[in-house]
Amino acid sequence: MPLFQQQYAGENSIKNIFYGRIPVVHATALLKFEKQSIVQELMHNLKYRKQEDISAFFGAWLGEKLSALNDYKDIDVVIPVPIHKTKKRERGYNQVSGFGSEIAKALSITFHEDVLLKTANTKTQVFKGRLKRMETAQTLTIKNSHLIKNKHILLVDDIITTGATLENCALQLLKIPNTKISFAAIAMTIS
Ligand SMILES: O=P(O)(O)OC[C@H]1O[C@H](OP(=O)(O)OP(=O)(O)O)[C@H](O)[C@@H]1O
Repeated sequence: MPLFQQQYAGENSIKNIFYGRIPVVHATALLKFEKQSIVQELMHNLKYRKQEDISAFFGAWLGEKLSALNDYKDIDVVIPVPIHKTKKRERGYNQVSGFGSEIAKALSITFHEDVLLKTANTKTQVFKGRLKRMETAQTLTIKNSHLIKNKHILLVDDIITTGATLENCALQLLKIPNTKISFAAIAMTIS
C-alpha cells in the first residue's frame, strides 16, 4: 500500500496547500492517491460499491499512528466532511464516518456527525475546477455550535485533491469562537 508519509514530506506538503488560505494546525493523510492505483480502486469501492468497512479500517490504522504523536494530543473532537441526506440515502452511508469515528476512538475523544451539515446536494466535484468548488461553500451549515466552541477540531475527509472541500468546511467551523482546525484524510492526491 503506498503510504503518504513515507515517501513525501507528509504534514508540510499538505499544509502548504492551505497556506495563505486558512490557518491549519496539523494536516495528515494515510495514503498516496494516484490514478489506476490500488488506492483509487479502494476509494471507488468505498464510495460506490457499498464497501463501507474500508472507511473504518483506514481510520483504525491512522488513528493508531496519530495516538502515538504529541502533535495530535490536544485535539478535542473529530468532525467529518458532511454529505447531503439525499446522497447519504443513495450511497447508504457517509464514506468518511467510519474513518472519523475510529480516529476519535483511538484518540479517546468525541466524534460529532451532527455539527457540520450539508444543506444542498451539489454535483460531484470530480470534474470541477477550484472556482466552481468554491461555490459549494454556501451549502454548509453549523448546528450545535456549543459542541465545538473553544475546541481543536480534527476535520476528516476521504481524499484531498485541491483542498477546496476541507477549506470550505474549515471556514464554517472557524466562525465559531476560539476554534482551531487540523485535517486528516484517508488519501492525498499526488499530481
Ligand atoms: O480537495 P478537493 O479538491 O476538494 O477534492 C476532494 C473532495 O472531492 C470528492 O468529493 P466530491 O464532492 O466529488 O464527492 P461526491 O462524489 O460525494 O459528490 C472527495 O470525496 C473529497 O471530498
